[in-house]
Amino acid sequence: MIIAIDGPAASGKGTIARSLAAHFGLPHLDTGLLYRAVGAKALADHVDFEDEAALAQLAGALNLAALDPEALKSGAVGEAASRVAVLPQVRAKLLTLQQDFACQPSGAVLDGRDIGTVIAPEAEVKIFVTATPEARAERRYRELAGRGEPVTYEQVLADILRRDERDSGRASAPLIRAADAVVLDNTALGRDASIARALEIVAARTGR
Ligand SMILES: Nc1ncnc2c1ncn2[C@@H]1O[C@H](COP(=O)(O)OP(=O)(O)OP(=O)(O)O)[C@@H](O)[C@H]1O
Ligand SMILES: Nc1ccn([C@@H]2O[C@H](COP(=O)(O)O)[C@@H](O)[C@H]2O)c(=O)n1
Repeated sequence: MIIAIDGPAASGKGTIARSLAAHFGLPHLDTGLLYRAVGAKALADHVDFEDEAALAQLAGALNLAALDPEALKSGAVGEAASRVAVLPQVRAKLLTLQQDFACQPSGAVLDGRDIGTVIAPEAEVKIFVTATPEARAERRYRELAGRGEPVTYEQVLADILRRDERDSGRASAPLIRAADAVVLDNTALGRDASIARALEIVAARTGR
């Protein structure tokens, strides 16, 4: 079984994806980490964000096993990720890796922006997770502030709105709900209720 989970920044995709993966005993890939790793490397190496070929080279050299999620969670890296994610050559370099992960015999859970539309259009279950920008900003603000980042709620909301516009407006694999995805709006749902709703969606689609 392939479960594809897409949605905008800080909607709770990863929280749901990790929980479904544990529940069904499936491997999980947070595909945002791939773009974050490219963005972080570009920042560290002072690569010009207009230099698509150089950024694609970084994407091609990515080692999935060496990713350190904790080191990639900052707001600055998230912003860099969304800038490199606009570039078709970068996306092309990361395509096979994600498709191979989705197609392993065990099945898999992937979360990102284009899983149900581009990476695994054949997925049995597609969930589009969303919440208002204000609810998402509040969640991300708490997360970043909890990690000691000196941010304000207003800055995080502005970042979320900019990311939404860039991710949805780009020409290459934009953030968009797949026609056969079920929308899960968790604005008014806590973590547990959001996960419970996702489990209901899987059950309705697959009987599992
Ligand atoms: N339903 C919920 N209610 C409140 N907080 C939530 C809910 N779901 C997740 N969170 C919290 O919101 C933050 C963002 O969640 P998560 O990382 O799962 O989102 P995401 O969509 O994967 O984010 P991104 O892909 O942009 O990094 C986390 O701190 C998480 O604990
Ligand atoms: N399938 C994906 C996943 C992510 N992106 C881009 O990466 C940025 C960071 O992702 P997070 O999920 O960690 O917030 C995101 O803003 C997207 O621009 C993508 O394009 N496709």
